[in-house]
Amino acid sequence: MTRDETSLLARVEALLADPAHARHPLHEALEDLYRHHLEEKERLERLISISDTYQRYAREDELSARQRYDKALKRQAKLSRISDRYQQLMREHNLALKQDSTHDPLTGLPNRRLFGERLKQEAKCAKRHPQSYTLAMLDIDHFKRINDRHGHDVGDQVLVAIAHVMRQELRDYDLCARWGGEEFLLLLADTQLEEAHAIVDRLRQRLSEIPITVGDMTLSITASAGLSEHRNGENPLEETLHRADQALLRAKRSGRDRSCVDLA
Ligand SMILES: Nc1nc2c(ncn2[C@@H]2O[C@H](COP(=O)(O)OP(=O)(O)OP(=O)(O)O)[C@@H](O)[C@H]2O)c(=O)[nH]1
Repeated sequence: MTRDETSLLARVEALLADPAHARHPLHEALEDLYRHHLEEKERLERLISISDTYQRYAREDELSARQRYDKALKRQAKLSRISDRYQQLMREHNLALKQDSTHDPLTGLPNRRLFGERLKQEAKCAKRHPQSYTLAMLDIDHFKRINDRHGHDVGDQVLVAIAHVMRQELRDYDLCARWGGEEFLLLLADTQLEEAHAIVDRLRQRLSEIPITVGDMTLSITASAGLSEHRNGENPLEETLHRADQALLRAKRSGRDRSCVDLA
């Protein structure tokens, strides 16, 4: 309320309270006007108060809505990070599972399953571009003696060293799998028997040069191998492999440390 208004109201109140003006013809009308003014003033103050309260709540609501929004954003970002990490873990887990299911844990070489898959691919390719490949079954000679004389751990180390040499010596498009204990199966892609024979003999030579140190002794190993070239229409995992096995048997029977080819 301004000072003018306050003093005007004070003057009116004084006039109305003065008994000398009680019977004045304007007394009643002035009194009505005075009360009406007071009521209007009160109503206006109430409205202002309601409006202030409303604005305060609106500001608070806006603030808390913004805080809720920020909080939700942060939670969303956190969930995205967790989800990304989870997906990354799943990818790593799946890769590890795939690696475990297709590779030998000791040597890291492909296992039978991967070899079988690769042979199927080879068969598909052969339909489009007929080409020859050779299978070679390679077996370490008298491996049991190494285990018996020097222990299983030394045997394991020899297997790991053999796998290392295989990886070094073979071409990228060949495949060497650990087929069993000390048996390895080689797929020599796009290679006929004669060439494969030379490759396998070079590989056997490298294997015999692996220095195996046990205490102050140095041992060496030899290997025998049997080879067969895949024939058109032949089931590789049954017929071709069987012929390679037979050739390996001949290599073992005729004194080991050699390779035999299947010519049947
Ligand atoms: N250290 C080790 N030895 C293994 C593993 N798998 C198989 N062996 C051993 O390999 C040996 C294979 O022995 P045999 O099948 O008699 O063959 P070999 O002594 O190599 O004789 P030939 O093949 O006839 O020359 C066994 O003593 C098995 O215990 C392995 O993962 N680690």
